[in-house]
Amino acid sequence: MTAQLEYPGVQDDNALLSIQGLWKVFGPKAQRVPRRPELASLDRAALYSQTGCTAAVRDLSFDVAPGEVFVVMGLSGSGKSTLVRCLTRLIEPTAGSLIFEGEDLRAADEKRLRALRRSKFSMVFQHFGLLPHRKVIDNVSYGLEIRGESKPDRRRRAQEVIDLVGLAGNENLYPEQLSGGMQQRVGLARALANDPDVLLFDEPFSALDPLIRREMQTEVVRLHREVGKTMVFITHDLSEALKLGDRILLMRDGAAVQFGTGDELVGAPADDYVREFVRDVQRADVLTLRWIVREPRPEEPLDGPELGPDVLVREATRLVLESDRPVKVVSNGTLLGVIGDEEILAVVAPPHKKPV
Ligand SMILES: Nc1ncnc2c1ncn2[C@@H]1O[C@H](COP(=O)(O)OP(=O)(O)OP(=O)(O)O)[C@@H](O)[C@H]1O
Repeated sequence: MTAQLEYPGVQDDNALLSIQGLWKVFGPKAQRVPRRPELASLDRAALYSQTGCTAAVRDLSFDVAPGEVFVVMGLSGSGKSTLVRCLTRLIEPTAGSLIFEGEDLRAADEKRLRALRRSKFSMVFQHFGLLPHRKVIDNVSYGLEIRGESKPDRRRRAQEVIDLVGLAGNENLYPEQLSGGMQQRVGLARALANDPDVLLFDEPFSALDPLIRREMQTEVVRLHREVGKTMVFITHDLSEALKLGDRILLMRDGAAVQFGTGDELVGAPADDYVREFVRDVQRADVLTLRWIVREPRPEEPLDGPELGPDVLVREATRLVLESDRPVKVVSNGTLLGVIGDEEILAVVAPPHKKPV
């Protein structure tokens, strides 16, 4: 059995954020590029040489569901930052539609956009963007101050989110007295203080040491579990995308290469580009039994142990290898198939190519 090969970017009517045919083209007479198919279809180099334009975002359509962590991943220059800035019109899209909570964002005037950015969206940046002359608590409550909330309310809310992100005790320090990881916790607390509907992260952990980075990823997973906010998370790091993303959009040269869950990207890469991207992933940590289950052979006993299809291969390895009977994969009482040593070993210990 194979899982769904193509995962549609567009999901359902209950989307929080719905993007259709979004383009951002930089350069002279940018509007003509999405309008004219003979220009829209040119690759990056040809488009630039014929028009002097770069399509940083190319005809993207996808929905973000409420409560989802939607990860946008791609190499440097693939258009991630431009895309996330287009979502709140910090960068003006060249074409396409943006619907947020049923409202047409492209029709919103400046005043409405400012109000939305203040109350509905919060951004967390790579370089923290903290105010150096303000203490932690005042950095965290800054957005609430702009919103005109009273001092006691600001303090209460700021303290709440400071506790939530593990910064208690540091309220009166200045940003320069904190490590990079702690500063980014302040960035997180500031973003959460506003109680936004969507948190937008633009490579927030790229400047951090690997260990601290992993710690912060775990922190985001925990915060998401606790506060359940919708998140759009930009990263160039595949392991970060796999750790955080409910769904992942992989971009290349401004366009979508593949939408999918982590296991779909790893288990059914859409093309050689994606395959190369995911090549070094520990597949057993990402693929579930759903990806390796097979039909039982006629002579095989069907009284082995049972597991569900969403169990990770890594988690099932020991049981399968120790069992003298094939493990049954069962979903809601229905037998989907079986798994034996062969299927497990193909993922856990794939045969290495001989050196030439
Ligand atoms: N203001 C601009 N004018 C012209 N071209 C731009 C502008 N901003 C971005 N670009 C181009 O658009 C493309 C996408 O850039 P973008 O910064 O969105 O990519 P990215 O994936 O976020 O990369 P990085 O991780 O390096 O920031 C790049 O080719 C970039 O050079």
